Amino acid sequence: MCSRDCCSGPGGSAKSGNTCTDRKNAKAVSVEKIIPTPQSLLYPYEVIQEIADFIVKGSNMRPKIGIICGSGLGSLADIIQDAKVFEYEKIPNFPVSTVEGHAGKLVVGNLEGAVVMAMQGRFHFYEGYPLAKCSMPVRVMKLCGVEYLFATNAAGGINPKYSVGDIMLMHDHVNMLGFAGNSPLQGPNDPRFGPRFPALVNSYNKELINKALEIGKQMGIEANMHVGVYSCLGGPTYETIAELKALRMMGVDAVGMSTVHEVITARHCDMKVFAFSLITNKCATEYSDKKDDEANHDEVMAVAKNRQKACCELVARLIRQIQASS
Ligand SMILES: O=P(O)(O)O[C@H]1O[C@H](CO)[C@@H](O)[C@H]1O
Ligand SMILES: Nc1nc2[nH]cnc2c(=O)[nH]1
Repeated sequence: MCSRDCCSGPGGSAKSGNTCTDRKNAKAVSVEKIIPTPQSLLYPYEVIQEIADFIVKGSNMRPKIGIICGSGLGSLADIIQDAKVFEYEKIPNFPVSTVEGHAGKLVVGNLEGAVVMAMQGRFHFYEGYPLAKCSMPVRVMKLCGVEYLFATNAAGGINPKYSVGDIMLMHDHVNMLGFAGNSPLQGPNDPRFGPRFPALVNSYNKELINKALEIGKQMGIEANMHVGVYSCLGGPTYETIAELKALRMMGVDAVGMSTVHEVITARHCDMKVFAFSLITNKCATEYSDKKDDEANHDEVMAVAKNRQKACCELVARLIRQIQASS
């Protein structure tokens, strides 16, 4: 490949495989073509509205609670009754799920007296989707009428007190992709969704965390329940030991590759957020740790499958309480 300036950069010919001669003969590339679209413009308000209308009309229901099922936690949507199921492929302008353990279905129906919409399959940055596309369904939820976002994920436990199968209620996050300058809100702000500079302190609803802790006691799983800090990395690689040590020093208890941008998008449009991580693996944080401490997705899914009953019960009971108090 040519190393001269004419062939490098976003407008150069490296991507198309053209040679320098091709470049000389090529038509001038217009400025619009080489400026990337800011993330926030990928899904304008009107497009989100169209998707929301499609779901509300197609289901004849107006959901109040949105659920995002983490890896292997798709069964959270299986407990929904009178369900109307939309395959992602059939929803206009919707991305498709490409990860094992994410079925690619949107389920609308009743759960514990509330109308809910659940994503059986979320979108991750490492699949190649920009963050605004990963979290676009949260805005669809908002325009469908959703007031509460329940986001769940499978995560690696960094806090040495955590065991595989524990549930960590998220009370804060460290946004590593944000540290690197990436945000689902990057680009012009549409005030119909929310403010230019949203505050994120108290993003995770304290009342819901306390209710969930109480439910944990009633279920007899309080010893396996924690309140902690989650961090999202870009993936798809799992972390190195040095990265895990650094995250631990920053106060991170569990690590994954999702959720944070969904929570940012939900808080931007003023939704109440409840989120938890199922600890599917213990992260090796010392070089002396055994080789079989390495994370792998099969293990992540197997643990999620084992613990799905407890996760479903937690979600169902919390929704019952929300309904009872509204
Ligand atoms: O966050 P969820 O979607 O639960 O999935 C987690 O599990 C996968 C890795 O095993 C990654 O996608 C990570 O983010
Ligand atoms: N980044 C990351 N994501 C996960 N998802 C499930 N386990 C893990 C993990 O250990 N690290």
